[in-house]
Amino acid sequence: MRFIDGHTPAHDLTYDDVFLVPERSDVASRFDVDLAVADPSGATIPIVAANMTAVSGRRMAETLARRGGMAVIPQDVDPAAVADTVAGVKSRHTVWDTPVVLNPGEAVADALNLVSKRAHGAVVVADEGGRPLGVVREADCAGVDRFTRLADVLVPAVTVPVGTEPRAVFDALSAPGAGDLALGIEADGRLAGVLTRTGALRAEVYAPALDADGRLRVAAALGVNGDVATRTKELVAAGVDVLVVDTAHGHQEKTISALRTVRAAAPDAVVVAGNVVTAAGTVDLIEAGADVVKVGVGPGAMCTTRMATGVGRPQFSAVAECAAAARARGKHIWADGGVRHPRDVALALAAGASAVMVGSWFAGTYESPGDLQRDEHGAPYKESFGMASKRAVSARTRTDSAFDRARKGLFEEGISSSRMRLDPARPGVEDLLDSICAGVRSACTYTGASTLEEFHERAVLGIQSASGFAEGRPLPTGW
Ligand SMILES: NC(=O)C1=CN([C@@H]2O[C@H](COP(=O)(O)OP(=O)(O)OC[C@H]3O[C@@H](n4cnc5c(N)ncnc54)[C@H](OP(=O)(O)O)[C@@H]3O)[C@@H](O)[C@H]2O)C=CC1
Ligand SMILES: Nc1nc2c(ncn2[C@@H]2O[C@H](COP(=O)(O)O)[C@@H](O)[C@H]2O)c(=O)[nH]1
Ligand SMILES: [K+]
Repeated sequence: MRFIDGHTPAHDLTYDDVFLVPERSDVASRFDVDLAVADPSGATIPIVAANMTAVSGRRMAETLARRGGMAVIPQDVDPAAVADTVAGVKSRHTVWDTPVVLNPGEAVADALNLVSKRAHGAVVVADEGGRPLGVVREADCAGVDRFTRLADVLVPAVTVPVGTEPRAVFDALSAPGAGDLALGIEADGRLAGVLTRTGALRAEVYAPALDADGRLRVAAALGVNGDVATRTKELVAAGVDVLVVDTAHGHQEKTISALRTVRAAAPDAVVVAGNVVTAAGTVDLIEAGADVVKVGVGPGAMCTTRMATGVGRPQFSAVAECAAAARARGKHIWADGGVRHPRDVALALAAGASAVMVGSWFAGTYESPGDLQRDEHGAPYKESFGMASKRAVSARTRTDSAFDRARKGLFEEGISSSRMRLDPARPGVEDLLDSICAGVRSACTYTGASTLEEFHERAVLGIQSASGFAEGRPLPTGW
């Protein structure tokens, strides 16, 4: 990565401050770009969902891993629940999606309560043996009494053997009157999963992030306090693929010593640690055992650290400096926080990150753990909150004494309640992945790169004014 002549940064920069310059390219197609990730996380696209309670749960983890990304289960989840989540993710089919399944005796009200848990907009009705009888969508319930049994409203759906190639499923769903959901059936007639037409397309375009046994991958975070060695062993025993040592201030003795403990307790694990924003912090975490360093202090959408303390660093410069330090040692960094557009992901990768963490943006999707809510205009949203907010801190310290909780409560550095709207055009996290991956593939071809490593090597950046950034924004309503 370099800046165009004359564009030498006089101060630190964030994503909005920079742009990529198009270069002569011999990459003929955006599909010729390989998005493989250089770090040892096992991800096949450079996207990780942040370790935030409002973002990463079981549903987010399975959905992202099926497309090659990964979710990090937050440190606040108790070990038994982490083990349960990991087992759940690893039991999921790597191609077919997991539907909500109800029995024919349940009511329309039950289906309507649960249908928004899935981007595919339907529940499957199955008999007691797990054999599907049909599907129910919101539209099928219009004008129907809420106590009506699902047996009376279900509609048939296309069924295919679960071994059917996704491309053939796509074709089956393209036939007139086929509906928009195919049910994959095991040899004994039980339901294995569902695929939409878009899901079938995605199954051909993305490669799932799989462990050595061919199961979906998942990461989990742990804090720096308490019995770090035991927690590390519990996470490894639960089958967690990537450990994330998580604290606001990664460049402190406590984090370094916790990281050494993690490394000693799990010598072969892939370990990520943070957060830092300097080369010195990156080097110290690498020397203490990190494979990947998490970079970002203060850019997060739920984060009040910079306002509360003045501490942090504009994220583009933080990523560029830390990535250079990590790369010089054969290690990697994840750019964590402040990503709101596909361009931010492209710029973080150009700056040298091996993957990019996304938090609040993914909170506003069907797959985040929160319940779907509607604002005063009926627009769907989910609640998001910071992991250093009063809400998260009081949940994390619930077993401490009242005095200790009150003392800890003095150091809030996050928003407790914010609304993340579901984008009507991209309400599911896979819709966001599609737009991010398309943006990154396209950025690579504009730069003449066919891999993310080449992208970083070839990227030429310029610095822009606020009006330069504004010029790049679409103006859907004219001016
Ligand atoms: N990326 C970012 O910009 C930020 C992220 N976060 C997120 O919030 C969550 C909570 O993190 P965290 O606050 O580290 O909580 P934790 O309670 O998990 O751990 C922090 C530990 O470090 C000590 N510490 C020393 N200095 C600091 C400092 N300046 N800020 C925070 N802790 C400090 C704390 O002691 P004591 O409490 O006694 O001071 C505590 O023992 C994490 O998920 C973290 O990633 C939070 C803030 C910024
Ligand atoms: N200072 C705080 N930072 C926080 C808090 N909760 C999360 N975070 C950080 O933000 C990123 C995600 O950023 P986003 O812009 O994609 O939402 C996350 O990974 C943390 O590093 C918080 O309460 N305070
Ligand atoms: K912020």
